[in-house]
Amino acid sequence: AVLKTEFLGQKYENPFMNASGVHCLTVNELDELKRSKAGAFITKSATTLERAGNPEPRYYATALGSINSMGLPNKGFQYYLDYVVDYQKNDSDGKAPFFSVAGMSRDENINILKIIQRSDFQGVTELNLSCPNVPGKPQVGYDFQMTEQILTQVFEFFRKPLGVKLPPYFDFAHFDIVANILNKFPLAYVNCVNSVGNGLYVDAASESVVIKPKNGFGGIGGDYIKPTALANVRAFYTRLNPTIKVIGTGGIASGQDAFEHLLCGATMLQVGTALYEEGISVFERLEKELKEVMTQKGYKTIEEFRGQLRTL
Ligand SMILES: O=C(O)c1[nH]c(=O)[nH]c(=O)c1Cl
Repeated sequence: AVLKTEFLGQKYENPFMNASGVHCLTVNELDELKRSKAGAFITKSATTLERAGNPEPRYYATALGSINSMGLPNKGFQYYLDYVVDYQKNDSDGKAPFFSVAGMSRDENINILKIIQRSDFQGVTELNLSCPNVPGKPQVGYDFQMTEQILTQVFEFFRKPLGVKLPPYFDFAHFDIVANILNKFPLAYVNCVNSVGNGLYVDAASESVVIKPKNGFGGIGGDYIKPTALANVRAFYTRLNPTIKVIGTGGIASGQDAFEHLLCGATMLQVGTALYEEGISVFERLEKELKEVMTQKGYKTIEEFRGQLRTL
């Protein structure tokens, strides 16, 4: 079995990459991803200026996943723009990291995207519409009008490949409304899903929350959210124009999890909690396990089964 994957005209060895925010804050972490078995990689969502993020502890892992309220810590978008443009100059393998943008306002998003449009960066940009952890900032992805307004403004000037990172939706009416909006735009992809926002993990022994920001509320990732992630991948895969691809994120910790996301229609697969907990070697394990699953089922390539989820 081979995992080779074509995405936005680029050929990758495999569909695996990090989820933005995990193992991608610094040049060192990005270089480790570049040297790893990951097929592709993406930068931490960037704001105009460097941000320290929320007070710690702001991440906690359990047997079933994780809770985080990082608060958009990042080195500022110029740091990441320098990295991706430098990557393009030196490693002309066409596999520059995807560039994640998470402005704190519509104007900030527009300003950053204008600079990216004017820059030498020729790779893929991911507009994060779903950060759940900045106090006082609602997730754009849950404001349907705002989402449509931002995309309308962006596509007046942005001509490079653009994807959007979406929050999870939980209602068929919302799948329909959001898909109808997204189908109006020449999007390269949607990335489903970001963490399930504002969950609460309670430690019964200490009778306490486990992260400091927002009285313990934070985005939930890992095994907890796989059914939600698969539902969003499938819902948008079946609703969007086939020109808009789907990246699957959420609960991928094994080859089987990866297979399930591909079966629902995903093309690239992003790994968050499992990468945070296991480190960079997770990509080697996931590739081995996905190949095993495919071999057991008699599949040679991913194209043979992508999106072919059966119903009863
Ligand atoms: O707190 C964060 O930095 C964060 N955490 C998440 O789980 N998703 C996001 O998009 C962001 Cl931006």
